[in-house]
Amino acid sequence: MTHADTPAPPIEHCFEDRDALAADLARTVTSTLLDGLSRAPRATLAVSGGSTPVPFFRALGTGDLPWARIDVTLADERWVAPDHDDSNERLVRETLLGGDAAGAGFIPLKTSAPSPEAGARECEERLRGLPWPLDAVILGMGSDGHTASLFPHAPALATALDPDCGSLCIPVTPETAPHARMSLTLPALLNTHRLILHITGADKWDVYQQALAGDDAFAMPVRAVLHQRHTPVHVYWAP
Ligand SMILES: O=C1O[C@H](COP(=O)(O)O)[C@@H](O)[C@H](O)[C@H]1O
Repeated sequence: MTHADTPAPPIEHCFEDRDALAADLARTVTSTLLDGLSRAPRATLAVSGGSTPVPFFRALGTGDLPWARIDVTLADERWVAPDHDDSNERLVRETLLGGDAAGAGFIPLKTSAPSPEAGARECEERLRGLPWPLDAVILGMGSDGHTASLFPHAPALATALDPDCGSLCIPVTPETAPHARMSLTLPALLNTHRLILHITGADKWDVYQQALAGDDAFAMPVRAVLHQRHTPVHVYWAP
């Protein structure tokens, strides 16, 4: 790796507690979306699921934004019904979009097809209808080093991490987690004005340090986000 190829280190934002993180991240994303709206009629935000983003979703959803001009989509989705307990769509609708933000557009990554493979074309078309680059992408990270639904050693991973894969989304069947998934690919996740990795807890900080210290993205796919030169990545962490 030459000096010119060396990725910039992630920009770290550390907080005393999760509420302080959620409030600050909500302010940053609000300002990023307003910047987007100063350039274009609509702004787009891609968010992750799981447990980490809930306080952030509640903080952002009560923020002062013209929600009718904002579209929200997902970094990844589990292939379950939209009212299933494990649905990322359900989580976003009940938290982020549960109050003032109910007027936002929502672009789901789950279709009525029986599998992500069967639904991939429709998802791809939905995503191609968005204005790229997206304004902001908020990623989470699992304790196995997955991000979005890019799971360690998943058969689809080589394609998903290929900058030239030509797809915005890809079906993934994790070997180590429940549910088949639809995930944005790495080039789609990086195609944003603001890229944020949101993690909490001492265990996730250790996983993040482990990811920074190595370069095998097939073992820890979050490394593909952390060790790239395309888009600066901001890491938000609280204990
Ligand atoms: O399965 C998933 O896990 C990650 C991390 O979730 P967390 O519960 O540890 O916060 C999440 O970012 C992803 O969107 C989700 O589908």
